[in-house]
Amino acid sequence: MVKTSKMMSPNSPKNGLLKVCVLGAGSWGTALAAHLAKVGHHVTIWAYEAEVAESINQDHENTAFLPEIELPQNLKAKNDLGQGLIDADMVLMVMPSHVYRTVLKEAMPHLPKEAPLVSCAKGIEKGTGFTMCNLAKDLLPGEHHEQLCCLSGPSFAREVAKSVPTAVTVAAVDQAMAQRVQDAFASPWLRVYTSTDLVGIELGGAVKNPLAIAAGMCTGLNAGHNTLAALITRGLAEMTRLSLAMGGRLETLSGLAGLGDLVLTCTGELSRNRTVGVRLGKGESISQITSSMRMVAEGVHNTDTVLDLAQSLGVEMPIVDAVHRVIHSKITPAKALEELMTRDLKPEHY
Ligand SMILES: NC(=O)c1ccc[n+]([C@@H]2O[C@H](COP(=O)([O-])OP(=O)(O)OC[C@H]3O[C@@H](n4cnc5c(N)ncnc54)[C@H](O)[C@@H]3O)[C@@H](O)[C@H]2O)c1
Ligand SMILES: O=P(O)(O)OC[C@H](O)CO
Repeated sequence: MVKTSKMMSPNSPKNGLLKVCVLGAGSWGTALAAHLAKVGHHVTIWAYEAEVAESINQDHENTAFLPEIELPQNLKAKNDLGQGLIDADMVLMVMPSHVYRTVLKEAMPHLPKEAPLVSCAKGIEKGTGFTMCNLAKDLLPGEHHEQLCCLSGPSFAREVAKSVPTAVTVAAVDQAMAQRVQDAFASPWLRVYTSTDLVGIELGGAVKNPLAIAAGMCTGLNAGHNTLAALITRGLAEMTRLSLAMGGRLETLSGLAGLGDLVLTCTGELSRNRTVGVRLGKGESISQITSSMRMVAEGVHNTDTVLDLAQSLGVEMPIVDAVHRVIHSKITPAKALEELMTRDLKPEHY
């Protein structure tokens, strides 16, 4: 049973309790909002769907996106985007990448100055190739740019909502800004590290999505543990190549937001992306799969956006390319695996 009382600890917020606004009441926004409310912050969550706001306020449950988790009584939901943002000390942006720009544009006039603006989504924008923080930089006036942070790492929403011990990383160009977010989130069940490699942290979270689909396909095809270990390792090499080309740091990708999230989503049954891959591997079509899901598997769209970005930078990503061709029904999962196994032989490097 999830405890809903305020819990203070040696790791409780050093800078006091904050007024927090969470944009997006999908499973991740709801889990993060519940976590912050349990820590003791005053949290308002904005839900796109009126019935989701109602379900959180009346039943203390998000039946649409995080069912069967009791939410803290002090978590308040709104369906009006401006309301929760007024005077917020910290804003979380937890919209899926395909609606991120639209929602942020609507929120823009209400955004607080100086408060951390924490991006928690994992994707690349279609058409621009922007990470979510670069999208925000493109949209928001310069005065907001130093407020931008990214929180990422191996973190299934359902487990965070159940206070399962979890570790994540928060990145900002300014270390002090990242530390403010670290202090606000830290608890005995959520350990938060900081980083100043914003692009590396964002790239890890975005690229693991198509790789988790690939891992799921291997499982759906009944390939073995050897195959999965090879996929994770060579997937990490692809992720590292792209991140370095974007200016990310090598060590970031062996951390929580790189290898950590890759291992979680390539092996964990709670991963939506991996589930899409398993079903593809078992022979279902992508339209059959997506039409049966209300939640978003970012990899379905982000396979194309990650590949476009890689191609624009001249970075080779054979696994992501194979997933792209399966999603677009150009090859079968079995053929994709065969092609990856019979590529030109070469030395091992990233
Ligand atoms: N769920 C997780 O475990 C988890 C963990 C870490 C990061 N993330 C990332 O968080 C982001 C949000 O994903 P999620 O899992 O919370 O979402 P979700 O799949 O649980 O829910 C979909 C969300 O999209 C919103 N939505 C749908 N259409 C919309 C529209 N037209 N305008 C505005 N909002 C709309 C819904 O209201 C809902 O909040 C993604 O980038 C995801 O990769 C998710
Ligand atoms: O369910 P997935 O595949 O979107 O993964 C959720 C989180 O990103 C895991 O860290």
